Amino acid sequence: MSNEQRPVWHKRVTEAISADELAEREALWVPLTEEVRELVSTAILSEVDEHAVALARQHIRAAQEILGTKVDTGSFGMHVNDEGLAWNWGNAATGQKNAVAPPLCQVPIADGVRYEADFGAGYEGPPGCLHGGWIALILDHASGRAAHLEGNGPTFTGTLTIRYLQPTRLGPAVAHAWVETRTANKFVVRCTLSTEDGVTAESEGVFVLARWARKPQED
Ligand SMILES: CCCCCCCCCCCC(=O)SCCNC(=O)CCNC(=O)[C@H](O)C(C)(C)COP(=O)(O)OP(=O)(O)OC[C@H]1O[C@@H](n2cnc3c(N)ncnc32)[C@H](O)[C@@H]1OP(=O)(O)O
Repeated sequence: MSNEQRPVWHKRVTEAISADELAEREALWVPLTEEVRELVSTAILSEVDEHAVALARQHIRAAQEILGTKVDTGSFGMHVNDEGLAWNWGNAATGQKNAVAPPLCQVPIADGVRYEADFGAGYEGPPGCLHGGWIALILDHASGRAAHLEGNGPTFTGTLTIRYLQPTRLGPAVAHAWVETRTANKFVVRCTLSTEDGVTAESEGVFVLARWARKPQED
């Protein structure tokens, strides 16, 4: 695939970095992401007084200033090196540098894709339960990933139909997605989200291998 074929919005950054250096960089940033995520949760649940809130805000502004002395613009995009590694650490579902992303952890399985996560206070919708929008994101991402692995290229959600079966309580949850059928560039993917209460939501989605990523004979 050449740069000319990629749409203008597809930000791609090529970096001269080895796999070892990338692992070191990941080890540097992931703890920061986890701490920012924890900060969000603590801010929701904190009951400290106004002086403590003012002091915390000072520290947060100081941290922002330090991090802001050197920043990229726009979005993180897709970074690649010449060994074929690709990393999209800004991704809203799994990005290593994205504290907004739920802490989804991909677990290798033979049949499709499995993600595990422990959802805390920052993901609440109905009191004590996971917000339906986050449920949609998890089902979407896990399904997209399953299609991506099978299609060996970027697959986009065309249609996603979700059935919310019962409230998804905050706490540990597991998503399992698998490709049910594939026809040319189109994948029908099913996904379930489960907690200790059983399956709480399920989806069926049509995912399409992007036109600009298809080999000529696949179009
Ligand atoms: C390290 C990295 C890891 C990365 C791992 C990342 C996983 C991330 C997963 C997240 C997924 C997202 O959120 S993606 C973001 C949300 N989605 C989007 O923004 C998509 C916006 N829509 C589009 O870009 C487009 O409409 C597409 C790509 C969906 C389809 O356009 P197209 O490529 O021109 O499709 P086309 O050739 O005409 O059709 C191919 C086949 O798909 C069918 N089809 C076309 N559109 C749809 C549709 N909306 N719903 C159902 N089916 C459709 C057609 O009928 C046809 O079926 P037939 O005739 O062959 O039977």
